[in-house]
Amino acid sequence: MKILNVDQIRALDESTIKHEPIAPLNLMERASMGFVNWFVDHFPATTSTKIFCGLGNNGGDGLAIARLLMERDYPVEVYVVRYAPRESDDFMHNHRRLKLITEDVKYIEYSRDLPTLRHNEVVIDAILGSGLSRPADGIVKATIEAINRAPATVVSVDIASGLYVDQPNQANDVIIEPDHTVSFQLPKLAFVLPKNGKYVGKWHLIDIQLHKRYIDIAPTPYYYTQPNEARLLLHQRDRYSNKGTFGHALLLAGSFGKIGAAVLAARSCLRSGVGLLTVHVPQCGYSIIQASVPEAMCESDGHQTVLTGTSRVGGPQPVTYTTVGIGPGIGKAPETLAMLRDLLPTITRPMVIDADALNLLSENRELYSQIPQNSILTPHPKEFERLTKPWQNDYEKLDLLRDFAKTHRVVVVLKGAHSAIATPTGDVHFNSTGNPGLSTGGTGDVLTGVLTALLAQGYDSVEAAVLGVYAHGLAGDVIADQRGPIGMTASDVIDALRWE
Ligand SMILES: NC(=O)C1=CN([C@@H]2O[C@H](COP(=O)(O)OP(=O)(O)OC[C@H]3O[C@@H](n4cnc5c(N)ncnc54)[C@H](O)[C@@H]3O)[C@@H](O)[C@H]2O)[C@@H](O)CC1
Ligand SMILES: Nc1ncnc2c1ncn2[C@@H]1O[C@H](COP(=O)(O)OP(=O)(O)O)[C@@H](O)[C@H]1O
Ligand SMILES: [K+]
Repeated sequence: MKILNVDQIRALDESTIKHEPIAPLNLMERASMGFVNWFVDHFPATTSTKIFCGLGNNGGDGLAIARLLMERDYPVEVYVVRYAPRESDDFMHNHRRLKLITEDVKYIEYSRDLPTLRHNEVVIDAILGSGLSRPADGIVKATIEAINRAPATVVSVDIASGLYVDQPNQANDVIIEPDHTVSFQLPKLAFVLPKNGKYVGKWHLIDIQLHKRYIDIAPTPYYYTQPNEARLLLHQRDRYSNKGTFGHALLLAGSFGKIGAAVLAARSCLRSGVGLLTVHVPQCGYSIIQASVPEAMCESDGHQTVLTGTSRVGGPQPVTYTTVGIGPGIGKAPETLAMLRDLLPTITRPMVIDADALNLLSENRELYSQIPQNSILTPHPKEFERLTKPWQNDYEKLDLLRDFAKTHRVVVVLKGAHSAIATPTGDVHFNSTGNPGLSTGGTGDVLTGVLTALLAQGYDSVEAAVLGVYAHGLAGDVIADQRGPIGMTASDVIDALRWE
């Protein structure tokens, strides 16, 4: 699913109006009806509801929503925040329609006009939408602050008032902090950026049948992975396949005290369909791997506690493997760096690079040019900062991410809520699955195993990253549904992986 910028969103509305065709007012009615259908599914008709409307089309939505909820007998109070002398045409039209069914529309010009908000009420925020062009100030700012202070449940229409759709806010901007954002048709970039979490809440999309052809041809680097899109990436297995069909992966993982990382990556690699797996670990990990992952072959490093790349059989020969995954639990010993140095030039196919392998790269940036093209790098934000440089805000981080992927022709999975997968062509796919239960040690190692398995099976790197990250998050969601997110372990995630 595409994520469009604010100008494209406006053009999409206009394209819908022109091509469907539909009158702007009827499109607003459709959007408001969609919102109301969502609202009645979530809040009973006894819910005391206060709707705050601005003077633009977001406010117009708010007035239409007020009328539609009143028709359904919700106890609704309407407040218009009068911050400017002029209203939009569709606001005025909906204002007239609302006045036909109630005289009781209140106006907020000064702070003293603000109502008291209680915990058992719902506030609908329709003050400012995608037309935001400057920080909220004056009475708009006072209203937003009052809503944020209140114990009421807050639902924003389209986007929280004060939040920009696709550009950074300043640190002191005043922005609604909603429990829910109910938006239209497509996600907005602001919704998937971690620092905006409290300005978005849970977000929901309402299909208002905007012009499909416009969406199909609109250029954008930003995508949001939908379940059907992820499922389409899945390779079907040939009935006459054998284990050779699904590749032979080599995992280089573990060091003394962190052999668990190798175990997790190995298990998830097997659970993700690899044909054959060899795990190369320091000597201290040999028996552990053999006993805990019997399906994998194990190769013992020449060193007792860290990876050096040497072994009794001459060390790992990456050329003989379909794919190499490196990083979980390896530490940053000088011998391990030397191994990485030797290894990179010998690998010709895309590999997976994670954790301390990334940290070693960031401390030895001359190695960047040795990373095999189309490899998948899986940094969390701190690792990504080490690979690049600090950023001021999520938008700057996104630019760094796209630049890095393009410059080094790699796929970068920047992990976190809505993990961002940047491709060598500069596109970014935001993941839609996962939950805070995954914020626990070892889940990143599991992801490395998953991605290594997919590359071994012949998935293209971008497809492997999009599908693997989606499936990993979905496994977390399945567990959270069954027993809640707290206490989830990385091993649980491996068990919950499903490829169907
Ligand atoms: N165009 C359409 O066909 C549709 C639009 N919809 C709604 O329309 C909204 C966009 O409407 P608008 O473009 O009128 O935008 P807004 O409703 O966000 O209002 C923009 C107006 O507020 C002013 N403004 C911007 N920042 C301000 C600030 N900080 N303080 C005070 N005033 C400020 C602008 O100068 C402009 O006059 C969407 O968010 C959505 O809710 C929906 O009804 C769906 C259909
Ligand atoms: N709040 C969250 N929502 C969704 N996914 C999350 C969240 N927190 C962490 N994750 C996922 O969990 C994994 C954590 O990986 P990482 O930080 O490398 O942990 P570790 O190094 O302990 O294995 C990543 O895939 C990340 O996207
Ligand atoms: K709003």
